[in-house]
Amino acid sequence: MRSLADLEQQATARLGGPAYGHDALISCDRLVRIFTADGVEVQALQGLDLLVGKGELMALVGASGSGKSTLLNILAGLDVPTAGAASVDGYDLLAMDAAARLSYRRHVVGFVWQQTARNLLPYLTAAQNVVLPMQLAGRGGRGARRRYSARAAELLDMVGVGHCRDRHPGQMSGGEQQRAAIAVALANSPAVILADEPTGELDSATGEQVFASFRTANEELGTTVVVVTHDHAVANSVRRTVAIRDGRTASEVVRRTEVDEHGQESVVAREYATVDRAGRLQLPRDYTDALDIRSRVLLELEQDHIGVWPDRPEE
Ligand SMILES: Nc1ncnc2c1ncn2[C@@H]1O[C@H](COP(=O)(O)OP(=O)(O)OP(=O)(O)O)[C@@H](O)[C@H]1O
Repeated sequence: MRSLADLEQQATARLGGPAYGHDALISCDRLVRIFTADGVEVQALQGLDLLVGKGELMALVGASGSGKSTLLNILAGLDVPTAGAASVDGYDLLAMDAAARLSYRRHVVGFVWQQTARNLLPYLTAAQNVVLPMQLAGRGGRGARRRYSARAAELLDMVGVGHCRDRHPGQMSGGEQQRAAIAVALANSPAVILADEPTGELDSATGEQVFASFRTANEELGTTVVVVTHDHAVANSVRRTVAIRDGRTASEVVRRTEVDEHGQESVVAREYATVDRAGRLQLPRDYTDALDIRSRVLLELEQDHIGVWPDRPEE
């Protein structure tokens, strides 16, 4: 059994280890975003830490106003944090100049928004919508047109809407439009796709089909996918769901498939509380309510766990 001295030694040794997030595709370190509107400050992100591995398909959930869209806009390169550090695929999101930001948005990230109309240009066909980002990225050269249109057809087929190739968005259902939007987001082979409530305007069956297209992109192309969602079906079908509360990551659910001795597969979900870089931990509200925990708790370091007790007056 390890002694407390051993544990302390281990903790000290860790201080000299690799930097936080060194092997993550997305790394947010104590991210802060403060908005000022009419002289009033809103702290949308209050020291948020998040790491996302290359090739992950994960969901972000949280109450309205908890900071999910603010985070996604920062990761999309559309907004800049007030403080902290954030990087995606080696790009430092606080230090990019205008040219780097444009290149980042064209080549590193793809987005899918909730409003179907925001994702596609109405006067272009689905295939033309997919070709557009490739043209804008401007690699061009001989045979580019044929190459672009072949890639557009391939991507539309992959997400299951090859039949909509020559249709305008107005001639497609909401689900078909969102799937075409995924093909548009994939056009320049981004490292990551960010999606803000992509199934929010769809019924549940259509939402499932759209989510299946994200999964296909993730599995077939290895694209990392981060989806902000209120949709329980989506949140429950990914390996990792991170919950944001009051501008910080609060907890996460990790799911893995287990096979029993009869070969029967089942998904086991475990919920973890996040410990941030400053050592802060948010206790779930139902736990603090159940034990009437208010301003402080008693802590005790044991060999393999930390005891947390409500602060009761001494008898
Ligand atoms: N441009 C802005 N100016 C001022 N305040 C803002 C701005 N954008 C967001 N906020 C505020 O920041 C906080 C976080 O907002 P955000 O949109 O990130 O939350 P959310 O978790 O995405 O919510 P929802 O699920 O409703 O979309 C909210 O209090 C919001 O009012």
